[in-house]
Amino acid sequence: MASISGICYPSPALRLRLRRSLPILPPSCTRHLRPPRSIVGLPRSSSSAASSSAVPAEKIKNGAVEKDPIKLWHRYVDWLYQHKELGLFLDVSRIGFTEEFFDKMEPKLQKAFRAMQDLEKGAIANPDEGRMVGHYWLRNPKLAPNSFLRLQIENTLDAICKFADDVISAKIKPPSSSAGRFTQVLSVGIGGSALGPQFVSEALAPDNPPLKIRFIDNTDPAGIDHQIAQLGPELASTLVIVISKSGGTPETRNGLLEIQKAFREAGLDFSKQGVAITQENSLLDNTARIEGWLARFPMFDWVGGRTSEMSAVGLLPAALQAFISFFLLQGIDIKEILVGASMMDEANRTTVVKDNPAALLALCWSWASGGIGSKDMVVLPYKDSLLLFSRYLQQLVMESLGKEFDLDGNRVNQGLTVYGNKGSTDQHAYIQQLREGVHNFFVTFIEVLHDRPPGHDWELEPGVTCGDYLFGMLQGTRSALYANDRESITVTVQEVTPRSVGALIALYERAVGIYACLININAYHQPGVEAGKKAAGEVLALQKRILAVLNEASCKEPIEPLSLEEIAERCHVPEQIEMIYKIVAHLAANNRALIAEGSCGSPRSIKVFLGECNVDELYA
Ligand SMILES: O=P(O)(O)OC[C@H]1O[C@](O)(CO)[C@@H](O)[C@@H]1O
Repeated sequence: MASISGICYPSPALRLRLRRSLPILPPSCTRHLRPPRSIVGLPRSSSSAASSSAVPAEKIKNGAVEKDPIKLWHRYVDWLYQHKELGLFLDVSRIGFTEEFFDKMEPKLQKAFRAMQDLEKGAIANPDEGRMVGHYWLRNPKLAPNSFLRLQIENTLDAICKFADDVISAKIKPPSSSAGRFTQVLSVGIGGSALGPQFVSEALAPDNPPLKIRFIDNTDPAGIDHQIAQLGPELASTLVIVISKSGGTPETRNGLLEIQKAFREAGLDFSKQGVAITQENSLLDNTARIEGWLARFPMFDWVGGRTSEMSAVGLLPAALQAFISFFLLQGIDIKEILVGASMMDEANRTTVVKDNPAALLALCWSWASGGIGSKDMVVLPYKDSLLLFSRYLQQLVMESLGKEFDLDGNRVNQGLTVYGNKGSTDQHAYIQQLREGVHNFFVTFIEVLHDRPPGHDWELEPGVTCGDYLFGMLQGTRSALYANDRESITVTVQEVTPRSVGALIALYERAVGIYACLININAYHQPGVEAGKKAAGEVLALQKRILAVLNEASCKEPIEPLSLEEIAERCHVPEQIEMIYKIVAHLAANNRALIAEGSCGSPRSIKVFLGECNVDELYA
């Protein structure tokens, strides 16, 4: 038996014998218990377990958590939430909220349920923007407040399915590719117009899909070049989907312009391979219509970017990652995503808090972060394919909850910080700090019970598979953190399937909605992002003025190199000298301005001019 670092590797023959003699009980066998409806949400007298497991308030002083293993076990069983049909469990036992806390939150949660009911009925739940919030209708169009909206949703879904089928079956094909069909999808979009499609693709795309998807989600020219270079000659068989709700996001526009340039240089007609997903009559929509792009799909006013995974934004890219093999749909089944989300939404409509998984999450977040975001949410999926879930949740949670003012106009500076990658990988990165360092977080473990497709498993040491290690790492980390008073939630699904992914998205969308009600903020606008966008626009406007000033000085005979002070003075913005320095340094680094004297390390010494004088611009 070989041994490396204390791990034993038995011979294959011995492994086989051991495998036969040591049947492993699937972890799921321990999970068929339906928790008694007890403690809260029902009359106290209905539960005998309640009294034994309720955590006494005096045990929870100053954040100290219950440690008695038997009491913890009862707490686990009493609070375990199970969605039978979805095979989803939620364990909140390692969040130490007390009965008193629950009692205090119950009326607030009931108020939140009423607000969510109103929202689903079409109330203007986003008052700052005067908009309805309708992402729940996308997976259950019958809920839409009128038949016009219902038809819009249903017709769009039909159009998505038809277009995806036609592309996959090569009924729709690229005009000048020898492949005779599309082989690649390039999705251009940012924020909510990228994160959902990226997460779903990473989670669910088949290993070798007939249409491979890649993303441009930034205005980084090197990143864009990298994608185009990787496409190489396959640009001719690339379906480009440009996604932007507003149709005017600069990063997305730049991605589009860059890719259109690549098409021109390759002698290809972009319009025959371009698809737009955007609001009707947006800049992007009008461009696509006027240029006669291959297809256009609508994005609805009442769906926010970060909750748009189940609109055309998420569904079209996902649908293109499916294919038929032996008469069976392989890859991503978008209808299953919708079913999973719809089932989860239904579960989240109950007003019995203990039976409402989204409410339980919101309750835990309130307890763990004091309802003011005092602790961060570390999301740790123990499954590689869910790697991007934490990134997806980062936008969903932080763009929704990170607000300066509440709905009554009080300054509250709310939020809930989300980060994480995956377990057990992060064990070897930052878990050290989580276990022993600054105590400013709670963890959400995402557990997937099925390790591998049946028939593929094997024991890499007696009685233990690779997946058992992953399971052990999760359980070990959960226990080790809890032993040091670090609280955690565990969400468990059987498998990563379109249905469970839909359910996970819906679970967190609703938890965010409920939590936003608890802290009285508008979860559906993002005024803070606008400030950054506006400031970026001002920087670019200043750059244009600097270039004009430099151009004028560089057209003189002899050329007149300018100091930063001189540029600032001629631009009439002396207070902007630092920004002018940064712009000049960036232009110089990209050979668009030349430094005549000094160096960027000593800003006061710099004198700048342009390599070429543009006389036309002088007289423009
Ligand atoms: O889909 P759009 O309009 O291009 O916006 C992209 C993203 O930009 C934001 O407006 C701000 O980051 C997000 O809410 C949105 O998902």
